[in-house]
Amino acid sequence: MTAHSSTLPAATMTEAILESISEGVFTVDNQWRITSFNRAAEQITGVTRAEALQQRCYEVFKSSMCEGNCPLRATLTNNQPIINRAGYFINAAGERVAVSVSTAVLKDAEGRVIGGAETFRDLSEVETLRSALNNPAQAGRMLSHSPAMQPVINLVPDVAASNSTVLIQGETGTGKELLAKTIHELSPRAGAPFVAVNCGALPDNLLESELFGYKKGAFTGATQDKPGRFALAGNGTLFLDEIGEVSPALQVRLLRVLQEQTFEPLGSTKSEQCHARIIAATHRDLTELVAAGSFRQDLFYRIHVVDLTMPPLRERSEDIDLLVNQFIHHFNQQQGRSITGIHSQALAVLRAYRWPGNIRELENVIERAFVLCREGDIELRHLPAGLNQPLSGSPAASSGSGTITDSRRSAERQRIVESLERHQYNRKATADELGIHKTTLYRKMKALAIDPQR
Ligand SMILES: Nc1ncnc2c1ncn2[C@@H]1O[C@H](COP(=O)(O)OP(=O)(O)OP(=O)(O)O)[C@@H](O)[C@H]1O
Repeated sequence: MTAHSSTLPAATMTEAILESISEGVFTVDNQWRITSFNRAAEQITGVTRAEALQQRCYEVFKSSMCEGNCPLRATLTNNQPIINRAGYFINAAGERVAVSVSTAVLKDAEGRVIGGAETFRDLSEVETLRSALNNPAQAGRMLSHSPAMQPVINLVPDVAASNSTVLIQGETGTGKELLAKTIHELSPRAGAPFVAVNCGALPDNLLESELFGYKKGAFTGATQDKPGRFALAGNGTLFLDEIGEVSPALQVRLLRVLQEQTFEPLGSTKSEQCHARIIAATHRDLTELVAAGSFRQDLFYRIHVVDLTMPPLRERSEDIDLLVNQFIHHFNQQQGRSITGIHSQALAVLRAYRWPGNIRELENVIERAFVLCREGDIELRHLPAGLNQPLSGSPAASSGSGTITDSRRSAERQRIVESLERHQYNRKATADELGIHKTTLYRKMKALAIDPQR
């Protein structure tokens, strides 16, 4: 230690130390308001000090630990520090960041508790490596490395073994129908048919005859008996997609089938037994439809016996590599091609995009790339140009959701690109200038789809 440093005031020295370390550090007062927030905390969270100060810590961190398992609360209650508790929070770009957290009590000169301090280490790199090394979790044809998919995958075997009606919720293209098929294929009904009906695609009267069938003469043009999907499903599974679109009149008929296990084809006076298992799906929030009076509460309870939610692709970005490889394999087989894989730059763009159309959109992007890429790896130039501007030009960015997040991402991306350019893309010099670790810079470049090889 030099003679100079020993003359610095203690507060300045503490501040200099806090600013220089790679762990995020923040302190809160007794009302959970943030009173200090160091430079590493800014870098790991993507939230600036000015934005964080005076906010409640749970508003800034949105952590897995904020609800019920808050280490700071435990420390302040028990007066005991916590060392290295694993968890995650959502950063300003909306990404999950795995962290290891330690906490301590803050006391004033008289020993009164005036708040708490928390330090946190970014574990994302470690987590990415770990999930890449681990085998994916699997349910039938569905594979996943993502923690967001674990609850679904864990439940599939029990759900498949039972006879209960299932409701699958999730955005469009997230794999609800594939999940329904998987449940069917793993169930004792696997030898019987899986029959799917899109309830949103047909007008009421057509949907009714499609579901229940009709007898000859039931209406003009009914020249012979036609079995409905309930009958065709037999002892198998009937998948009612877009159940939220069913009219109130048809909801009453569906409720009867579910309650009494019988139905009548149009023009028939005789009831038929329904043996099929029902799996319903919707991209709408059924509880909202119930509250608005457009979906019957009694029907909701009947179909909601088991409830599974498919996460959007942007919340399972750990699965992008896996899905891309599955699709490359699939299109190679289907088209008799031999595309070898995907270039890391192209993969980085896919990882950074927000995927409003979810897995279906990803599948389409790979199918399109197969048209443009004749051999070798899929490269950046084989992807749609729109994917490369996930920060301002994507439908997700312009849809009104997360625009603050997107502008933060955009600002951060610009800051990093400018610094990289100043240092001829030397990552060590760039990381030094930005005051972040080289691995953090690398992670950010990947997440923000910044080309590393320029
Ligand atoms: N885990 C997966 N692995 C491979 N392909 C998948 C996976 N999940 C979904 N897909 C593919 O993505 C596409 C969309 O899936 P699916 O039709 O099951 O979604 P969905 O949620 O039912 O969509 P919608 O709400 O529009 O009906 C399908 O082509 C499906 O094969």
